[in-house]
Amino acid sequence: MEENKQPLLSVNNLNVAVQDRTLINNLSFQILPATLTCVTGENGVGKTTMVKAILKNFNKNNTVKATIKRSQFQYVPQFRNIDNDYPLTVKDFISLGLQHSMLPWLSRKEKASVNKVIKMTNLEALAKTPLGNCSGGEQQRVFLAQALVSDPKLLILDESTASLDKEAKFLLLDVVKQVIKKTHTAVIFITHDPVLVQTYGDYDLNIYNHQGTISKIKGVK
Ligand SMILES: Nc1ncnc2c1ncn2[C@@H]1O[C@H](COP(=O)(O)OP(=O)(O)OP(=O)(O)O)[C@@H](O)[C@H]1O
Repeated sequence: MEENKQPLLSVNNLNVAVQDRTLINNLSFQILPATLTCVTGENGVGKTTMVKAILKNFNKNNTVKATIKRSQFQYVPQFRNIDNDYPLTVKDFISLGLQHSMLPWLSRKEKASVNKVIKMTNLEALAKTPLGNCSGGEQQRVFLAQALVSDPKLLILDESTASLDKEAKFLLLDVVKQVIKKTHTAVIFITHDPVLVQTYGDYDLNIYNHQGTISKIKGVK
């Protein structure tokens, strides 16, 4: 890891278990700003449960130490049930991600944040479209945009590309890389797709046999 950057997140000897079953033993790793860390491993090894354990232990003890506040940490879940009749427009749905809104309407600053994120995620043409009318790939970009509107410093994407075709996967990850470049947000991306890991990842945190090993992706400086 580059020594001149302070980690945003340090995980130290984290043990992950469900009920009486150990999933991961003594996991330690760090996340630097402006990096994309892929979390890989077979179905059921505990990737999602690990992320939940990080959220649960966030700055509560030495196991998960962060230099950011919990509110600067966003999680985009694997599944959301959006049916075809879902009435909110893309823009309204993204606005739900604003954290400090006290009024029933948006302030000028909040409107500017929403518009900035819509631009960053290439959703301008869809802003007034009901979310239920968007394709799966477009909806994933909207979920990403909703998480970004609160200006997170650390973002977790839980298999956001799982149901997308090749083109939509690359489109989404291109947007994620642009966001990282512009905002220096760190991204943890849970994925089963080795091509995406090699194309976009900076680090691979591989979970295997209850152990986690983090390595730099080849070719990344
Ligand atoms: N609340 C729970 N109670 C009991 N078992 C659970 C619970 N949550 C998860 N598990 C089990 O823990 C294991 C790890 O689940 P998890 O979803 O973390 O795996 P994963 O690596 O993210 O899998 P996938 O790649 O398939 O999404 C699975 O066997 C799952 O059934």
